[in-house]
Amino acid sequence: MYGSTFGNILKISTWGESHGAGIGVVIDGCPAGLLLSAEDIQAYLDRRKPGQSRFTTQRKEADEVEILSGIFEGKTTGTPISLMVRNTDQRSHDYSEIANYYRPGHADRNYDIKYGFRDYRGGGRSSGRETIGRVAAGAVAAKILAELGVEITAYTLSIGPVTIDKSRFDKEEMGRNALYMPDAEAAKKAQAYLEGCMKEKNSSGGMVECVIKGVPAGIGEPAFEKLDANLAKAVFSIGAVKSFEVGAGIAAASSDGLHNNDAYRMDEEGNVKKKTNHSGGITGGISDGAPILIRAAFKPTPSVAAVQETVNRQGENIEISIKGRHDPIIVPRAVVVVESMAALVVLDAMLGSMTTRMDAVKGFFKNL
Ligand SMILES: Cc1cc2nc3c(=O)[nH]c(=O)nc-3n(C[C@H](O)[C@H](O)[C@H](O)COP(=O)(O)O)c2cc1C
Ligand SMILES: C=C(O[C@@H]1CC(C(=O)O)=C[C@@H](OP(=O)(O)O)[C@H]1O)C(=O)O
Repeated sequence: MYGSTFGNILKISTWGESHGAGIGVVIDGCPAGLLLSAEDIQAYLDRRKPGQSRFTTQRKEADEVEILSGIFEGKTTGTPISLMVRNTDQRSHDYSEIANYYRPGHADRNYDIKYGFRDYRGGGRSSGRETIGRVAAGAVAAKILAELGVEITAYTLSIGPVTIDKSRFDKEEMGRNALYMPDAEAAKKAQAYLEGCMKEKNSSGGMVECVIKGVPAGIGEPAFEKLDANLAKAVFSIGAVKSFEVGAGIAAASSDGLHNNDAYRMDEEGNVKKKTNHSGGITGGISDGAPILIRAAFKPTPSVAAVQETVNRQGENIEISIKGRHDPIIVPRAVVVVESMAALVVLDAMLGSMTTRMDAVKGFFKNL
């Protein structure tokens, strides 16, 4: 099985299963000399961990990070950084039935087809718990990006039929409600909607939006390393993501050239500015200096407790009611996962851009 490593210069390899001993990440390519503490990483993991509210899985995990390597006297040494979180509340017996049937919407059947057998305790490697490694690595990338003047903010854009009203956007509100929604009124409506889903032992989908500010123009490469293409792959690799958009996204398909183009104008200081940002800060795979705007749609959590039709490994039609502790909505916990994947892609692209021109390359060696 390959596919657990991501990135070009800053590479991450995530490892671990939902009901194994632990989950983690190895980060290769982090520059030496970055001040980095367990608290920096924990702050990100705490935004992702289960049990944060009644709208998340009730599995009780502290998700406490252990730093195994790569940091000495509070600073990165440049060697691989290995981070791990131990699993402590697996309750694998809830999954003994799942061993013999396939949950609709989950990866069970495809893992069996592909590998011949699977770790059926929880989602195994396909569990949302795999995202712990991404978030731990994302915290490191975000810390480097902050020193380069790049700020990334993700939030819940919608849950079921409830979408935030951007005119009421309040960043502080995200920390006040359980759904990471930057609009108090929308959060209230979304909570009521979720209560209804939960009463029916059902789940909801929703969308995450992410804004990346401070990325200089010129980041990203043509063809196969386009910045938007790499963001798409990064975000699509998160479990349950079913669509990715940049800028106007899907709406561009029903627009026309005159409205969709972002007109260039000179500002009073003699800089080129765009009147609009339908491109979402990226054209030709290269950043243009405007905020980068991406969105991801998450499907409703597949493991629901209501009765569903499926088949078992003996090829019989059966009806099931799934046990286990599942998220009634994935989106609020996925906000920081999207933010982390965006941080990893943007940092990797910025590090890659250091080789773009001779003067930059010569400047680097002159300063050594
Ligand atoms: C943060 C996070 C939490 C998740 N929580 C659950 C969950 O509690 N129950 C569940 O069945 N799926 C959950 N999922 C979704 C499944 O992992 C995912 O749907 C499954 O691996 C199948 O992959 P696909 O939906 O990308 O095709 C979660 C995903 C993420 C990213
Ligand atoms: C515990 C977490 O979420 C889990 C994500 C998940 C899944 O199938 O994705 C299924 C549930 O856990 P298990 O693997 O035990 O069935 C969730 O509780 C977590 O993300 O930390």
